[in-house]
Amino acid sequence: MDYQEKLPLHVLSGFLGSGKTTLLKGWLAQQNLNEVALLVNEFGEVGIDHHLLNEVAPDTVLLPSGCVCCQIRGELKTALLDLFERRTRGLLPPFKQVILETTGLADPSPILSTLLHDRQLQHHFIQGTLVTLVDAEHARMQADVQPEWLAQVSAADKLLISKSDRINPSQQTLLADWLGQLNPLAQLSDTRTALNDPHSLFLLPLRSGSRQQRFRWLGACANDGYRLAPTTHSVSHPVTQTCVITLHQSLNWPAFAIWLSMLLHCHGRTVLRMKGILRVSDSSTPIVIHGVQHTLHPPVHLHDWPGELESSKLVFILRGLEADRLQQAFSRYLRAFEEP
Ligand SMILES: Nc1nc2c(ncn2[C@@H]2O[C@H](COP(=O)(O)OP(=O)(O)OP(=O)(O)O)[C@@H](O)[C@H]2O)c(=O)[nH]1
Repeated sequence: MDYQEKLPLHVLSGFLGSGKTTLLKGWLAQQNLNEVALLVNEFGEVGIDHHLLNEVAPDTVLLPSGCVCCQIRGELKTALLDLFERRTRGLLPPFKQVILETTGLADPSPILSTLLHDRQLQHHFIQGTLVTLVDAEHARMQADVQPEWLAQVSAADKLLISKSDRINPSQQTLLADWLGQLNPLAQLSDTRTALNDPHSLFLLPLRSGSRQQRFRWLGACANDGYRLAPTTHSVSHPVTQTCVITLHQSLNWPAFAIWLSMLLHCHGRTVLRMKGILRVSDSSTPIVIHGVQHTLHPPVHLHDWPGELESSKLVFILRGLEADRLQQAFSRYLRAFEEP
């Protein structure tokens, strides 16, 4: 196959809750993600992002549960080859690029390593651009305590600041300066700008980026004459637990929202991320909720949801808080505030 025909595989990275799905959904809704195939990788057993993206793009491929940078790299290869084959057989439109949304805990370097060391994949795909989203509100705290955050930021070809509406202009300037020091090679922009033009964001660094930049992506040492070395996995999500709660009865939304706000208020440092799709008593369609550390984002009503949601599902990604303790706290809440 001619080099030009190989498909660029781009990676959209960013810590938990930084806004990756929101950005993808924005692009899909504006229909400006033409000729792009999308792979979504979520951490935790319940694919909530998938529901959100499916609203605007029913063909989105959800990778199996688990993080693409560690346990499911085999599935990434299978999914990529499957995409390519379906494209060749005319079962999918002839997309020209692939964007992989990684989990918020993924270290992106091993993903590229998988790609570049696999003969079958090499035949069809080339390395694209690594874009990392940075949550303006939580960046400082995440940098201090989450090792994956730094891995994602320092590996990026492009850094996109999200949620800049949640900090003031002088904080925005300080954040941009600081990110420039952390990764001087990355181009810096923000999600508001990127929303209107995804294609220029993913322009190929193979042609425009420096050699040094590309090899940094791999985690390879810039001083060893650019010799390719397989990367070791630098981050393995230490002591992270996922807690999934499934509930068949409808929830009393106002009471549950207060309980959840209090939980995040008290345990925001240990609840890295919370997502939920809820069946609530006073609405016929489900509500999607998002929490990122101490912040509970405004709920979203899925107005186009077909039929009734069978059960509510809540996914918590915890670091430093036992899943059992959270389950117990939720059971106490149910006993106190919900009808049996
Ligand atoms: N205020 C504000 N909220 C945002 C922005 N971008 C995303 N959010 C909110 O942040 C929450 C998390 O966004 P997601 O898009 O789900 O984040 P994600 O990176 O896909 O999360 P993970 O899949 O868990 O890693 C949602 O409630 C979004 O509505 C932004 O620019 N401003």
